[in-house]
Amino acid sequence: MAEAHGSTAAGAAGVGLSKGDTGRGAATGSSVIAGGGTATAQGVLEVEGLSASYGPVKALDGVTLRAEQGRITAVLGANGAGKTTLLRTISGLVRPTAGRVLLNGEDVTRSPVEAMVTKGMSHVPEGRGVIAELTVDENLRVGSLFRGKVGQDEFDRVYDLFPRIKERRTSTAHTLSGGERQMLVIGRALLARPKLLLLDEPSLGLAPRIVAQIFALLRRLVDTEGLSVLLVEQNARSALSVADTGVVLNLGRVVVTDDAHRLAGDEDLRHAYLGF
Ligand SMILES: Nc1ncnc2c1ncn2[C@@H]1O[C@H](COP(=O)(O)OP(=O)(O)OP(=O)(O)O)[C@@H](O)[C@H]1O
Repeated sequence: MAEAHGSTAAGAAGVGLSKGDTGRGAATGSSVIAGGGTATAQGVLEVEGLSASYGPVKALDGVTLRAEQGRITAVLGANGAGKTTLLRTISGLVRPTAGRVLLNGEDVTRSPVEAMVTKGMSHVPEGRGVIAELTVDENLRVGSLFRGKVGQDEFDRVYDLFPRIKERRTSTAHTLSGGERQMLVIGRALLARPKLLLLDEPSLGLAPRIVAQIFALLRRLVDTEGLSVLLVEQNARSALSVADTGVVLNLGRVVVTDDAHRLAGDEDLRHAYLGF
C-alpha cells in the first residue's frame, strides 16, 4: 500500500520559445508502444516496473520510462491517470509496491526525500506551495535550507533566470500572481542546481502567455545546462510543444512512449487520451 511521506519543496522559469526553434537535441526517436524503456543512452532517471497503490486503488501499475540528460520528457494523461502519483513515487513521497527507480544508474528506490535532493533530484509539486507571509527572498532562502550549502551566486542566478521574481523579491508571497508563484517555486527547486527536475502541472490555471514563458525557460535550461526534466501535464498540447519525448499514462499504465512531435501529430491517440 502506498505510503505518503509529506511534501517536498521546490521551484524556476523563463523566456519564450516556440516548437520550431526549441533547439531540442536530436529526439530520441525511439518509439515504444505500451511499456516505455528504450535502448538508447542511460537515462538520468530510469523507472522500471513501478507500481503504487492507495489501499485498494492501484494508481501505478508497472510503469517503465526514462528521462535522459538534456531532454524534456512529458508525462501526459487524463485526470486520475497516475501522473502525480508517479512523480511522488519517484521522489520518495509515496512508497512503491513494486519496481525500481534509478538516478544516474544508482538504485534510489525507497530512499528518503532528503537523500533524493542531495543526489540531484528536485520535485516541484502541484500547487505552488509558498509561505504566503514571507517575502519572495525569504521563501527562496527557506527553500535553500533543504538543499545543502547554497551560495549567494545561486540566488543571483535564480534572480537572473526570473527577472520578474527579482523585481518582486521584497514583496510578500501572497501578493504574487499565479505565474510569479510558479516561477518562485521553480526557482527554489533550481537553487541547488539539480540534475533532474520533476514538475507537476506547472501550467495549471495560468494564462497561455505565462505558460509559454515558463516552458521556454525550461527549454533553455535543458539546452544550455543539460538539465533533465520530467514534466507532468494535463495540458498535452503545450507540453508536447516543448518536450522531446512524451509518455502517455492511462489508469496507471504506460500506453505509449514516443517522440513528442509524433505524439502531437497522432490524431487517434490525441482523441483517445490527450483531449485535443
Ligand atoms: N491520497 C490518495 N488516496 C487515495 N487515492 C488516491 C490518492 N491520490 C490519488 N489517488 C487515486 O490514484 C489514482 C491516480 O491519481 P493521481 O492523482 O496520481 O492521477 P493524476 O493523473 O495526477 O490525476 P490529476 O491530474 O487529477 O491529479 C486515481 O484513481 C486517484 O483517485
